[in-house]
Amino acid sequence: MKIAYLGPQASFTQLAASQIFPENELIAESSILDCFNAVKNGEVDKAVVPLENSIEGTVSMTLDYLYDFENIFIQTEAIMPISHQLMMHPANEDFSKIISHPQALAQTFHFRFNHYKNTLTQDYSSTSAAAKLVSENPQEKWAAIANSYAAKLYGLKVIHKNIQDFEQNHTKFIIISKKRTSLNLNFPKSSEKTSLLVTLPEDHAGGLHQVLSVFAWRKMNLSKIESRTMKKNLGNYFFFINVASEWHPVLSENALEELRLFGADIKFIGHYNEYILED
Ligand SMILES: O=C(O)C(=O)Cc1ccccc1
Repeated sequence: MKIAYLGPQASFTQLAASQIFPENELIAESSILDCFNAVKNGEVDKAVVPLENSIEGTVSMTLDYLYDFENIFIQTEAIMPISHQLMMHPANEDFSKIISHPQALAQTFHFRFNHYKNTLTQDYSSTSAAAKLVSENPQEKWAAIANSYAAKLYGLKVIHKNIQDFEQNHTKFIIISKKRTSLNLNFPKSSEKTSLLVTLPEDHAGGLHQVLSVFAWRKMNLSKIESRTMKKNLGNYFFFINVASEWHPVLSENALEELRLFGADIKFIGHYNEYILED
C-alpha cells in the first residue's frame, strides 16, 4: 500500500505517517494539494496531511480541499506533539532570513518577535523543505524552523531549541482516502467522531440555529464547528462540523435527512476515531 505525505523526508507529517504506517511505502509530495491529487488519481491508497494545530488552528488548505474534492474521506485522525527548532548551516555564524512552513512560523511568532523581531521570514512548502533548502545553500545567510530529525538529516546546527510559543503544542493529522470506511490504529484512542461539511440554504435569520437544533434535540454533541469562506463572494461560508459520538445509524441518518429537508447541503466526510501518537 502506498501512502502520500507532505514531504520531503523529516517533515512533521512524515514523522506522523511513519508511526501510523511503519510497514508501507511512503511517497513524499511537495504540497497538501499534491497529496489530495495523488489520492484522487489513485497513485496512492491514502495520504497523511495536517488538519489542525493547537496554537495556530485549522490548516485552511486542508479544510478547503475536503470541501473541493469529491469522494475523499477522513479515515482516521492522529494527534502528535510538535517541537520546533531554529537551525542554520554549520558554516554560518548568523542569518538574515528565517524560512519555514507558515504553520511553523505562526506557532513560533512570539519567540521570533522577542528574539528576531526585524528578521525577514519566508513561507515555504514544509519545515523539512526549508531545512533542506538551507542545507543546500550555505552561501546564503538563511535559517529554518523544523524538527530535530530534519536538523540531523540535513546536517544543520540547532541554535534555539523548543521555540514553539506554548510548550504543549500538538497537531492533528488526518488520513484521507477514497474509501468511506474508518481505519483503526494500534494507538491509544481518544475519541470517535463524524465530520460533515454543511452549506446553509439561502441567507435568513436563524439559519445556523435551525441547523444546530437538528443536532441539539437529538442530543448529538458537537465538538467543533468552523466556518470557511466559499470564495465566491464575501459573506458566503461553509461549516465544518464534528459530531462527537458513535454513529447511531437511525438517529444520524434522520438528522442528515432533516438538514437536507431544510435545504442545507450536507457532505459526509467520515466517521472515524482519533488516536494519540508518540513524541
Ligand atoms: O511542514 C511540515 O513539516 C508539516 O508537516 C506541516 C506542519 C508544519 C508545522 C507543524 C505541523 C505540521
